[in-house]
Amino acid sequence: QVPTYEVLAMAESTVPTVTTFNVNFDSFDFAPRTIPESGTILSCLSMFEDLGFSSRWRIKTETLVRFLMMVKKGYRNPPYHNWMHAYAVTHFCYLLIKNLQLHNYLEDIELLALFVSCLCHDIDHRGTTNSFQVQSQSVLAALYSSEGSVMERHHLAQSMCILNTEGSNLFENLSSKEYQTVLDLMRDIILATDLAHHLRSVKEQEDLADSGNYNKASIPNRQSLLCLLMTACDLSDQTKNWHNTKHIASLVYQEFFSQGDLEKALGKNPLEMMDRERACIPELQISFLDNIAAPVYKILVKFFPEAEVVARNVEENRKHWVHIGQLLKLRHGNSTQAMSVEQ
Ligand SMILES: Cc1nc2ccc(C(=O)N[C@]34C[C@H]5C[C@H](C[C@H](C5)C3)C4)cc2n2c(-c3ccccc3Cl)nnc12
Ligand SMILES: [Mg+2]
Ligand SMILES: [Zn+2]
Repeated sequence: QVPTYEVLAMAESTVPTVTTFNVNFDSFDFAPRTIPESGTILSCLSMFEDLGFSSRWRIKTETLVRFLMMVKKGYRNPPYHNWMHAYAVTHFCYLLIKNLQLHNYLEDIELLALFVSCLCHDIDHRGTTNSFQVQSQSVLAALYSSEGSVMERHHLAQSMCILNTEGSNLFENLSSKEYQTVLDLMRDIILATDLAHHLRSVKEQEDLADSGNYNKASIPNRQSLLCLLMTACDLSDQTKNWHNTKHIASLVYQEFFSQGDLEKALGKNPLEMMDRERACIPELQISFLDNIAAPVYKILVKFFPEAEVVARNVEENRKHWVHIGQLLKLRHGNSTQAMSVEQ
């Protein structure tokens, strides 16, 4: 049956407020995946409204609804890289804008570009990595492998198609200069979601945070911060409670192991993290947190001390993985057999 808030919205023909969904909706501790998929489009509508984007950029509600439905439909249904991932990433961006006074660091149009990029950043993902595109000589690799970031270039291309479709162009009322700017920003931001790109840029982001010399007038400073914030959104499932984090790990490794199975079938040797025979999830997750996720939130907190809670949650989740790793060692000796994630 149609959830109450949809009936409510139709009756009042208004967009429900964000707190219609949950009083904690704008708290860093809120887990967006608790919103049912049936309520996510309305929830995105209310976030646009609440952030003042609809009025600031004169976005018609019907255009916004069409855009959101096209984007949601543009996602496939692999275990992890599906619409609910995009929704969770977008919700974290909403939290950043609501809680960190980002307008003191970034231009309004950059906040719009970041938020829309979160919605679109993984569109049409097939649940396989960039290296798998190249290995399997996929159509996407043929199109984009010479420039790298194969999947990210595809996500960008799909997003541009939706924006170029009559009736779903979110930016139809922007000036031509603003229009060009927001598309250029979406390109930089979506390409920045390639973790290999992130690993090449994170040192610069850390130096900028450590220098204390962030300058809103500096375009390179703003670009660096935008890329950090996008990665922080993309990995934000790691900043929620353990139940959420554990569930996400099982989704990510379902994807990874399916790719590993495909690679074996193609006669290739998968990375250990893709190989269900060799992977030890707790170990792999501890190194993912140590080498990739935790540093992102530590740098975020250097820029915005009020975001301290998210970095603490990542540390908390690391402790759970250490505990699970010890349990597995006790129970199964030191065998490196792939283990299901303990409940
Ligand atoms: C929980 C969790 N674990 C994850 C474990 C590992 C990796 C991962 O790509 N590792 C690397 C490790 C080296 C250097 C680069 C390129 C490749 C070789 C592969 C990165 C990602 C993980 N990840 C993501 C995620 C974020 C952005 C894109 C894709 C994904 Cl899957 N979102 N959540 C998770
Ligand atoms: Mg991606
Ligand atoms: Zn993503």
